[in-house]
Amino acid sequence: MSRTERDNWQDPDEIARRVQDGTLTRRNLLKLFGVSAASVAFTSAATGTAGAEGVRYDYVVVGAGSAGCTLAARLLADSRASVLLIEAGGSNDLPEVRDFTKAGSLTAPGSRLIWPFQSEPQPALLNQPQSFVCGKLGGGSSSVNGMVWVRGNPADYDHWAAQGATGWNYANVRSSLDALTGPIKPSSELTRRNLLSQATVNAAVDVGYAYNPDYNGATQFGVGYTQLNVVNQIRQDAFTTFLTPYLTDPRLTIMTDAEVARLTFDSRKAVTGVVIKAGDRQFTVRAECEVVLSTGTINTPRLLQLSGVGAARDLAPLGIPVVADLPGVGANLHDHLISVTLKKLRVPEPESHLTAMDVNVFTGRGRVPGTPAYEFQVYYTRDGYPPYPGNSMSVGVMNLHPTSRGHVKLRSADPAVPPIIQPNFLQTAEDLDTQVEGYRLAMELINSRGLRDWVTDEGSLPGPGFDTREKLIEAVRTYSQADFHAVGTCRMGTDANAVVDPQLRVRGITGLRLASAAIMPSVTSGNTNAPSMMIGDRCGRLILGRS
Ligand SMILES: Cc1cc2nc3c(=O)[nH]c(=O)nc-3n(C[C@H](O)[C@H](O)[C@H](O)COP(=O)(O)OP(=O)(O)OC[C@H]3O[C@@H](n4cnc5c(N)ncnc54)[C@H](O)[C@@H]3O)c2cc1C
Repeated sequence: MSRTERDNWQDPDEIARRVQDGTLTRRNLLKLFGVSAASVAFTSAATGTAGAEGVRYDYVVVGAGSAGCTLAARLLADSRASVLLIEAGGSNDLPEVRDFTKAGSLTAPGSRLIWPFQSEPQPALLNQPQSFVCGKLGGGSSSVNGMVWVRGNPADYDHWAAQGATGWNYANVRSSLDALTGPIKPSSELTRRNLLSQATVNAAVDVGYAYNPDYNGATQFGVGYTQLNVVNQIRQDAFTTFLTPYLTDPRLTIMTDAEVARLTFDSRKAVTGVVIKAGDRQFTVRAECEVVLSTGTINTPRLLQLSGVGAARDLAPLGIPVVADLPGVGANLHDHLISVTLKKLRVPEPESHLTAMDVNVFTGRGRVPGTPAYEFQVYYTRDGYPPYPGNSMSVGVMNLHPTSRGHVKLRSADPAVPPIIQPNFLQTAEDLDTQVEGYRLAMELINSRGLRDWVTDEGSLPGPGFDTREKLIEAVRTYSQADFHAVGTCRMGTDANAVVDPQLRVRGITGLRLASAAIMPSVTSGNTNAPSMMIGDRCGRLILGRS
């Protein structure tokens, strides 16, 4: 590497651009500076290449996922602070993470890139447990997700504020949402290329949905090509997108393969440390200013409960000493349920058809005034996965505003035992009615005239005769899955069951904030990656007093 070439790489924006467009991998970036990954930002705690033990950091952020990465980036950008970012998983600098077409394989059973969480069997879904997997690597779930980019409806955030999340209405969160797109470049360039996608959009317009070229723009309603956070066919995960400019900044230390087992507190309920388990080592690090948990919807209540912060009535029987009796920890779990109708394609799609989630429809009157009731995700499946055959197209429908609420609770005081995840899907009559009505609309679209030349009834799911309410309920119970948009288990608000206040500070504890999908009072109208990234960025601004 010549001196001049190296000088060209002193511009963080240029580095970020080159990593994002795939012309520079992170490993090569570090080589460029003549250093190994372990000696710059990364500390692989498991192999003990370097110790953060004994070193003090201004901020300790636990979890390098969607929110943790935007939070760390905001703290580094807007202050002189030092940040330790602790991640239970390993690096995301992997070809299968970068290649956006490999998303499906990343969450397959046995993958080392996920927390393989499963819910309790769901009585409303033929007693099937549901997948609640989430990413366990740099970038968290943004490194394994489907990359569908949806900001949410402005009315969702106004609704948060109305529920007690003062200062989180759309006017307040907008600057953090806008700040994401700049580094992230959501685009429908790939999805609009495919003839099947074009036929689907036309069919939806024929059915009566207005064409909407940008559901993240002036209005969310209508049918449009799915926007993906993919550039040059490379995933734009939170780690690569937001932290690349800081990888050689000495103020940032990233500790991978390091799971925080619990937090420690003094007698005045101030956080004193973060106990880290890495391989067979266990050690504690401290923050000069604050600790923030960005550990996501399942692991955040779990970690708090393991540390004695949760409902005293649940912790006491497990022998966990109670630090703060916060009954809201782990409550309010909810997720979108996606109900799928499918048809086999008459002719296989050409290899040039690269995308899966091609078309989105937002429609209906949501129970939050101003929001849609439903999101349809229309996707093409080249390879089958039970019970869905390959070479098919599906219309999946989500009720965007479910009313059923569940919980995350410890099964045991042993941190190695997975928690109880009880989402209570379709527990309310309203949720069942809304889902069934959405399913009827999804079937109307997949059976519509505009798709007849593309699909065949042979092998369709559900089969023929599913036209009565009873049969539609049967189909919903059979062909629905959790859609990986779990939120709400450490709800923000001001009432007795809120876990964090609108500044994201854990109530009754000093020096501890939460920033992840766990703090959402209610799920937004769409996929949850962008809203989670927004929460991280806004948390950084709140900490620095710049909101
Ligand atoms: C398979 C899948 C597909 C999805 N598809 C989409 C999509 O297409 N579009 C969309 O918008 N959203 C999608 N989502 C949802 C979206 O990705 C998540 O809502 C969002 O990433 C959540 O961000 P988060 O910061 O709350 O948590 P995460 O991104 O999950 O980050 C949490 C991080 O904390 C780490 N961690 C947890 N516990 C500990 C601990 N004790 N110690 C150290 N580290 C810890 C985890 O390893 C992880 O890296 C999908 C999610 C999944 C799982």
